[in-house]
Amino acid sequence: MTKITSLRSIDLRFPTSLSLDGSDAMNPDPDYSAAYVILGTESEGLAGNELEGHGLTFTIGRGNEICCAAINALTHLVVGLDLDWIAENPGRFWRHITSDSQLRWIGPDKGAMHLATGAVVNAVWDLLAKKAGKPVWRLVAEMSPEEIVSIVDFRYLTDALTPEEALAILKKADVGKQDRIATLEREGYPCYTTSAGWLGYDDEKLRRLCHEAIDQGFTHIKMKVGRDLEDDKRRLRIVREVIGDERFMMIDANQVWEVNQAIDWVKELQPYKPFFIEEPTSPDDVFGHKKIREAIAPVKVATGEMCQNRIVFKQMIAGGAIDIVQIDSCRMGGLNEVLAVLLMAAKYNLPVWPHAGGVGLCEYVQHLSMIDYVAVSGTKQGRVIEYVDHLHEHFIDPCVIKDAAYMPPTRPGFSIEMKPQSIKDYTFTGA
Ligand SMILES: C[C@H](O)[C@@H](O)CC(=O)C(=O)O
Ligand SMILES: [Mg+2]
Repeated sequence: MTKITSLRSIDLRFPTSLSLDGSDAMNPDPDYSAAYVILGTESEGLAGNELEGHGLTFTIGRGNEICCAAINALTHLVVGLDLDWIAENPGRFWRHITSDSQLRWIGPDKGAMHLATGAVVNAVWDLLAKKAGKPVWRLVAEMSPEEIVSIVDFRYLTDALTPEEALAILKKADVGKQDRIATLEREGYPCYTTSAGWLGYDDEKLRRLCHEAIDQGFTHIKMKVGRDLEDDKRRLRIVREVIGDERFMMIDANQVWEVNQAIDWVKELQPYKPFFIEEPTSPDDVFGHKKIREAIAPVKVATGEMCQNRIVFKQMIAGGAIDIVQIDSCRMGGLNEVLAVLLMAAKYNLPVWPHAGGVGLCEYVQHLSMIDYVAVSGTKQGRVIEYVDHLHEHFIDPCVIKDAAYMPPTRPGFSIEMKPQSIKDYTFTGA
């Protein structure tokens, strides 16, 4: 028996705004930050060698302390739980942690409480995987279809996806799993880069980074847009000059536009052949996304990094509002809720391209796409994971990119544990 005996949150902030890494039209000066959580455990017969579960949720600086407070508020729901009880029915655990009747009032399923849920739930998955001696992707991907269904809480989803439909999707994908694991180990999972495209970078740096991206084998590059139309045209022209017509360029407006403005702006950028526009408007505006999508085809619409929960995703996916599903690992309530979205995307035949622009997000999302490939959609076709080349040096098990593909993690856990020295150096003191 392994019991969770403690929960500790830590406010970590990295000064990325100094170099404008991560900058976009809505967020010009992000300091990539993590509301970090460590779960302590005690196991029979393991005194002095207890497992720790690590997790984080991502913010861009101010407000990180609010997420830490929200993580602390979950203590009574987590401390005292037995890992076997969680593993027996992970969906029951998820319902338990999201159903505190008083905390729910300041959600439900949204805002700082839900970000905190993501951190804690993923820390529990880190523990489960460490206990099983497997990386999270392999732990979940190798489960039976019935076990995977038990991870999801289907509350508010059954009009679009029932447990029976989910089981059928998983049973179909159960065939050929071992071959896909072997493929993953050989080839990895392809990724695209956003590292060249931050809005704060000047033209010379943009050009140089696009050249470097091509040299590294990237075939997809994402650019930030939306601050100034003439700037966008000039920057996209540079990118097309460097990457040619055969590679993909995607654009991301980070929610700055009105719906009609998004349609007009994207049409102006259409000569540069963007593959998709990401977050053209408010992440809550399902009808707005649908209207944009219908108006700008063949340019596709992508969203999800600020989609607050599976219920909004349900509307985006089942309502025909988006072409590409951009799950985030810790904006929703962690792996359990992400799995619900992977299953809905599979049912409605939409590709999942996870969001990873942040600290630790690349480390997290590689596991999610690998689960999707091996156990849910069964394909990597037409899908790439985002990659940003920042802050990986702080992780004990950083993601490994080879020929523009994420190589599958082999170390037990969720790859999210940070080095003790980094935790010490970047703990925010308020100064
Ligand atoms: C503030 C973040 O860097 C954001 O720009 C990331 C993002 O939108 C993405 O990676 O996509
Ligand atoms: Mg984005």
